[in-house]
Amino acid sequence: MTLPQSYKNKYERLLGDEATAFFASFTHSTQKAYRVNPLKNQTQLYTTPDNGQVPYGKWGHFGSVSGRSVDHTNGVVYSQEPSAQFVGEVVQPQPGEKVLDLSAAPGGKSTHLAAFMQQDGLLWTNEIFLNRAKILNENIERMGIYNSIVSSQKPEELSAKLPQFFDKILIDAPCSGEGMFRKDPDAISYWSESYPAECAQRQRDILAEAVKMLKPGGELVYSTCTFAPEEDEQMIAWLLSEYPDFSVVPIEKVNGIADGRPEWADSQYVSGISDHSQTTHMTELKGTARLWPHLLEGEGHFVAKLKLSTDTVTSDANVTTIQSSSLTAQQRDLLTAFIKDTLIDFELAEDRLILFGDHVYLAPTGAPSIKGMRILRVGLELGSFKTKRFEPAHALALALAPHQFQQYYEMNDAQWRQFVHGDVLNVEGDFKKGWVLMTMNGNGAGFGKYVNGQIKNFYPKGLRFAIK
Ligand SMILES: C[S@@+](CC[C@H](N)C(=O)[O-])C[C@H]1O[C@@H](n2cnc3c(N)ncnc32)[C@H](O)[C@@H]1O
Repeated sequence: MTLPQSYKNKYERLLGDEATAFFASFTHSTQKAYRVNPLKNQTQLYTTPDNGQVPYGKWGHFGSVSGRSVDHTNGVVYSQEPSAQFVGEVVQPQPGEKVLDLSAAPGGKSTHLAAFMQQDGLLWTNEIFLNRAKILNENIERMGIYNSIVSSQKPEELSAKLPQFFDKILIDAPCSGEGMFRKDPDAISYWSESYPAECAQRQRDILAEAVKMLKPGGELVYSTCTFAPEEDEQMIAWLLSEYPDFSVVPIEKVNGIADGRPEWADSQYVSGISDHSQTTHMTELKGTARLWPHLLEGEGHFVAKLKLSTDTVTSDANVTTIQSSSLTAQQRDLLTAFIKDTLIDFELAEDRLILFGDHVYLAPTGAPSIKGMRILRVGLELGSFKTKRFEPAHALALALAPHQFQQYYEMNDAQWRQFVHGDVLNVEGDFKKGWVLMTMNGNGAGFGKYVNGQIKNFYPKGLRFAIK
């Protein structure tokens, strides 16, 4: 990999003796890792190798995930490089909180935050670009998360609707991606000396909207996957000067994670115009965290945690709660019959039922109004109303454990391959005609419908694949 000369000059100047080890790390191979999803009924891995624990957090393991494996398709694992796993650990949302992941696709951090929340509270996960938001939405579904609203909005559109609404906000900012050069060498082609400053302008715009959505006393976590001081320490210094009601919450450092560099908050020093930094006194910036590939097993990241004072002066923040939809009598009958015939211990909260066309969702508790927003998911998709029948959603199967459904069928390996390929399964057993939760390795994998010794396949057409 060839690094641009101006890039090398910059980090030689900033890192001094450490630069040799830093540049050498670009020649080392990347470490693949994943998180195990505690929201699933059964978290024993089927085939994914476990090459040891990632040193921070309880769910991270080294090893490579196959996108066509049982563990991946069942949402038992999420492939995420080790350093990126530290970000969710810093946010650590609690069950019951209202949490926003503002720039969330493809969903690595959101699915991690959901693991902490244990399906309790509201996880609002947003991605500005619709095509990327669709991937985020699929990942939320695959992981069986049902306390999440997935949207595709610009930050300013969200802040206009949700002032001072969230307890915690994560901004995993679009950045110059220097920390990903090793993993994705193509990213180098986007880099120029001025690129970090361009990214910083966009980051300030995003942060300015994010702060409007935080409750007094709330926490904001800002992260990037770049080493560029312009997007890291300088961004936090800017935030603190622009919004004095914020203070840095020091991040506890473990296993090679380094302090932030107060002196890098000085743009003149960073760009080489001045030999001495004017910002060495900003010692609170040491409380931010830098993950360097020459100091730990993982790619480059920067993380900062900030708290908004409880005394902050607030304007009127009037966010109305979501309005449930009125189902027709036929829809109500079909849904009630489905629940009674198939689900075990499931209480239908009618005040949280939301219709999108023929699709019915169960909104998370505490969800705000979503009127006028581009929403891809609001909580748990229960299913859709067809002419005179109800068809359960794939999302419901992925959120269910075998003991929560009247009829389930645990597939063997060959049957699972047939199932994800979309084939009809011939089965033996004492089944009633109707819906069957198809399970694999103890988790819901999709729905089937039993008729005369056969299970008709409802694995979504767009997700089907063949394994040779
Ligand atoms: C670093 S990535 C997020 C990765 C994600 N958090 C994860 O862990 O999977 C940054 C995201 O910000 C989005 N983005 C780009 N421009 C944006 C903007 N102006 N406002 C908000 N988000 C933006 C990108 O599309 C991208 O998905």
